[in-house]
Amino acid sequence: MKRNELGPSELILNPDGSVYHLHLLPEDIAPIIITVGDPDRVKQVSDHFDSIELVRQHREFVTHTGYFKGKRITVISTGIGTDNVDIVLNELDALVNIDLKTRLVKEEHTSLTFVRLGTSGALQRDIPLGTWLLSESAFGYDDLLHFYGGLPNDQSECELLQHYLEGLPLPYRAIYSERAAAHFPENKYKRGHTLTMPGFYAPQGRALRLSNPTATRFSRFADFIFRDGGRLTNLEMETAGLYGLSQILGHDAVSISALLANRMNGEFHPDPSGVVNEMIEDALNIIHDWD
Ligand SMILES: O=P(O)(O)O[C@H]1O[C@H](CO)[C@@H](O)[C@H]1O
Ligand SMILES: O=c1cc[nH]c(=O)[nH]1
Repeated sequence: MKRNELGPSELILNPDGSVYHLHLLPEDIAPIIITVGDPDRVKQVSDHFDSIELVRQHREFVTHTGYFKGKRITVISTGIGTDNVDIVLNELDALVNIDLKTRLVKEEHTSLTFVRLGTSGALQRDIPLGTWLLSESAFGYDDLLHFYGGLPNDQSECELLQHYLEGLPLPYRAIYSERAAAHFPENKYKRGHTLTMPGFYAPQGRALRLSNPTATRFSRFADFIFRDGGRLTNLEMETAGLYGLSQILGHDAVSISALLANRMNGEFHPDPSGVVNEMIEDALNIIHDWD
């Protein structure tokens, strides 16, 4: 084994040379990649394509690559949670930045652009259901980036949050790509700051049969004001991992969520599929128009 060569338990490849979980080869993906949580949403996106050249599925990772009005785009499902985002981001990065034959990291870095089209719950009473929310930053309560470290942006707001919500772990904060976000107009894509949580129930303040010791403190998230006056706007389960890994791997990422629930008003959108579909169509046209 050559020096710097990634060994077989580090970079795991399938017998056809594809990456371990995604079952993809370098030629299977486009430089612009839409990520969605729900595997069924991949088809909801690619139904808008003129043609599809690749369909692949392994576990919850469904990938379609095709052309939207002549532009080559990949759409992939991550499944739920940042543990899955860890797999998707590392394996997609390996496809472009590691020579899978020599098992060496390439000298020239290739940057991918990720656009997450997800769903989320609003954390402020005045944010209407159906809003398309673009996250400028995300606070990760999921721990993933603590295993990597190296986030270049200021983490001091995280210490304030931990102090403010005693008993909860220290989150990390990851940020969007301004370059990618600039294509999405602010009058349609409301800007906000997202909480990425390691669960849907207690971690998002919900209690069904299990009591949730943090539920009473949960609305304190909504009252938290950043030093620059910003507020936390919404809750979901992937954005901080996507942003954090994109930042440290050198990719551009922007995460957009259709707000289906309002956790403060106790409402849920009557037509979740309709609002997601409108967001998909609009975002595809925006992605098509950028260089
Ligand atoms: O609709 P997706 O993209 O899956 O996103 C949201 O929905 C799931 C929970 O229902 C979580 O994955 C959350 O982040
Ligand atoms: O409340 C919600 C709605 C969608 N996705 C989430 O993670 N939370």
